[in-house]
Amino acid sequence: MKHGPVSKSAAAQADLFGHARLPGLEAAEAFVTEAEEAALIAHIEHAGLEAFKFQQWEGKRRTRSFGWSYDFQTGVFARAAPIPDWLAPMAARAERFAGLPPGALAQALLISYGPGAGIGWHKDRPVFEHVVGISLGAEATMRFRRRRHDKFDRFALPLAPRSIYHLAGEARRGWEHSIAPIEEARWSITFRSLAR
Ligand SMILES: O=C(O)CCC(=O)C(=O)O
Ligand SMILES: [Fe+2]
Repeated sequence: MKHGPVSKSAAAQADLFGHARLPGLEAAEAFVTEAEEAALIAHIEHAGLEAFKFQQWEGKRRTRSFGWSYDFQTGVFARAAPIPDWLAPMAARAERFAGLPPGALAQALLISYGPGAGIGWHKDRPVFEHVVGISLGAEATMRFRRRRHDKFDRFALPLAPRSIYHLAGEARRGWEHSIAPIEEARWSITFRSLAR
């Protein structure tokens, strides 16, 4: 259901309960149990993550892609090792959450954020379409912004541990997002479908 804008310039809308929301963004808490969270973190830590590199700069986060990978150094988009058995049931569950057909989420990106790590302002690469992310470990905030003349519209989504979000449409194509650095360890699993 659509409601009027919170303010004239803000694209964030209010839902029935007055909570702000962004068109194209859906989120839910308690998507995985605490036991599943612990098992997923253990798998991620044994999945052969490598420090994320971009030009001369090395991020404080470690990553690994399955299904497809996008190399930020070379801009090459290529097939990667298939989504492993421990992760496949989560991909299927994420597809059901996002209302996507089985197999649509062809890419999985694992991220381990060390102390002081975050992720800067970006839009996900255009080769991808739907973005479905699961948060594990410390709570973080996903910030959204969209340039509006000489200022930004802004929106904040709390990423509770074990929660899931789905980014599509306007929230995915029209807005940038980032995660402010946090001191405690956090892990994420981001599934993406391929753009046509
Ligand atoms: O860690 C997350 O939950 C989000 C990561 C992200 O925005 C990305 O990899 O594009
Ligand atoms: Fe992203």
